[in-house]
Amino acid sequence: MITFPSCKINLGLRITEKRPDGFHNLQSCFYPVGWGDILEIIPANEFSFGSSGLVIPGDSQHNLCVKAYNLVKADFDLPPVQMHLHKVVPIGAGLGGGSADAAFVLKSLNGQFELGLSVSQLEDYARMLGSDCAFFIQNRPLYCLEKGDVFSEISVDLKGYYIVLIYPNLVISTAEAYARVRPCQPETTLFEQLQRPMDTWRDTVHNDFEDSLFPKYPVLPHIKQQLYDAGAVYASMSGSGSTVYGIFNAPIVVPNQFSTYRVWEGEL
Ligand SMILES: C[C@@](CO)(OP(=O)(O)O)[C@H](O)COP(=O)(O)OP(=O)(O)OC[C@H]1O[C@@H](n2ccc(N)nc2=O)[C@H](O)[C@@H]1O
Ligand SMILES: Nc1ncnc2c1ncn2[C@@H]1O[C@H](COP(=O)(O)OP(=O)(O)O)[C@@H](O)[C@H]1O
Repeated sequence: MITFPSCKINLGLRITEKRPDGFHNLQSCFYPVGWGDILEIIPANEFSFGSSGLVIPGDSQHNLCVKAYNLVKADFDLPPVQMHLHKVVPIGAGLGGGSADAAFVLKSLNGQFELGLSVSQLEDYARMLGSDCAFFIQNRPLYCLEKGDVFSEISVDLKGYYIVLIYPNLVISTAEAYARVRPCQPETTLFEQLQRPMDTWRDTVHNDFEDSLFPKYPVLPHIKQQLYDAGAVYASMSGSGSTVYGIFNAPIVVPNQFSTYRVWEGEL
């Protein structure tokens, strides 16, 4: 079976408090974007995992795809499979690409081997693999709370808008990004801010990671400004970076100054 694990952007990201378990509670809207990897899983005589495309740091036993398979195998009599991942989405980019791969492995195994797992059971497995992994089980716009793995409905529909993602070849560790943040409770919830028209978001919808990462990596605010200069209705860093995105009313000619970066553009 072949599937196409995609990625997400964060429409706003407020980090509200540090939890006793060391993680942080947050408010964010995760929104799916079509930039994706290619994942093939087929039955085989023995288990194997291979990858092509972008090089994934670490050995394959630590790949989230393998972890997802092993997690399910601990509870079900799964046959061996041959798994191949063609990696396209940049790594450590704030796009949740690795989490998407893991979630799609769970969904693919559930479908192929008729495990009968419900959406909520799949989300429980995904939560064990990473904070933003559970989102990719439903893979639709959701308002995310707590560690980013508790969901509620939000009516944000960006159909008809165009998005440009700029990855400036800069790997930012999620753990390091969280360690630099000072959590605080916002006066107005992100939920309320996102209900207002998109042309208000520039002044209201904020990614808290920008406060500590923009001074350290000046390329990031520079890209954000260039996206606004190119006509973006809203621009922001995604997650813990380093991808910066702009949302536009219509397709644009991506400015030349981004030619050394990895760029993806498409319809939302
Ligand atoms: C920041 C966000 C925002 O959407 O996305 P990315 O930028 O990574 O895509 C997510 O919270 C990333 O989720 P994910 O990448 O799954 O993180 P995990 O593997 O669970 O955790 C990596 C590390 O980040 C920190 N962490 C993560 C999530 C959270 N709510 N609080 C935290 O403090 C912890 O130090 C943890 O050890
Ligand atoms: N299949 C995978 N794809 C990407 N990264 C993976 C994968 N499996 C494990 N990882 C590890 O996860 C981390 C980055 O995860 P990723 O989801 O790409 O970043 P981010 O959460 O910033 O978008 C890296 O340390 C990487 O080695």
